[in-house]
Amino acid sequence: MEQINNIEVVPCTSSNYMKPFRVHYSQNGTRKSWDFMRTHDSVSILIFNTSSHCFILVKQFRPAVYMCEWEKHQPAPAGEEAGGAGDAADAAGEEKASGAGDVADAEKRSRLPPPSAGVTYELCAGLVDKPALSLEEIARQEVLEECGYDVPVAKLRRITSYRSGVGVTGARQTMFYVEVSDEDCVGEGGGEPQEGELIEVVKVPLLEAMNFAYDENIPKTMGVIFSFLWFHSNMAPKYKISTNV
Ligand SMILES: Nc1ncnc2c1ncn2[C@@H]1O[C@H](COP(=O)(O)OP(=O)(O)O[C@H]2O[C@H](CO)[C@@H](O)[C@H](O)[C@H]2O)[C@@H](O)[C@H]1O
Ligand SMILES: [Mg+2]
Repeated sequence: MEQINNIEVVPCTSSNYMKPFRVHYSQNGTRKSWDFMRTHDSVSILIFNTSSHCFILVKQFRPAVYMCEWEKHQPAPAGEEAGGAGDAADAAGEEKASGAGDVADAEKRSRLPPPSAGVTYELCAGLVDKPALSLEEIARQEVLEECGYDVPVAKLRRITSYRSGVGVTGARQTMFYVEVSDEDCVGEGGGEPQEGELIEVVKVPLLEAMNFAYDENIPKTMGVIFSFLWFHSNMAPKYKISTNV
């Protein structure tokens, strides 16, 4: 599906997506500190297609996930920190001709995990980075851009909101549910190419959803698992689904 190479890891000195800080504070008289990251809040949407009785998910390459696997593939030379930027440059060098020959090239390539190691199944989701729009409006846009379904804002039902990462970011994610039909499908989705998004739309049949949720060989977010369970306790009766959850 993907081809990933030329990896280069550099320090992140400024970003539109996150800013690291350290806060010093006193808790019950004890002086403490904590490192945290400012990031955007987000929305995610559980989409159920009532024509085909399938959930509509997205599948995409996530660099942060890939890099966790990549670090595991790197040798840890004595005295050097494993997974440092130097190793990244080495791995990235695979396309430059290496005088040392094919053996060295092959060894470097073998240090790269397969691209599939960074691909995850997720709910359709997006960052809350447009102050003029409501959460529902942002969710509606993501459903259209990523999955190709045009639905009115009024059809979005808020499920709940929660903190998506309490250790480092503390950002809030708000989850919605929307029912779509094949008639609402106006495009292929796939994300905004200008933003570099490369998203595959995936259908998970309702009857396979619980096996999908608990299959650890299928890399996925917590949002997928939680929302499938939510559907089973709140929506399944409406669709007369008997489940063995
Ligand atoms: N760290 C980063 N570095 C570089 N470019 C970046 C970036 N983060 C976003 N971008 C850019 O911004 C675009 C916007 O993406 P979305 O608004 O769809 O959010 P995303 O789905 O990545 O995160 C949503 O889905 C994931 C998975 O559920 C949640 O973790 C998250 O909170 C939620 O907003 C990306 O395609 C990319 O171009
Ligand atoms: Mg997204």
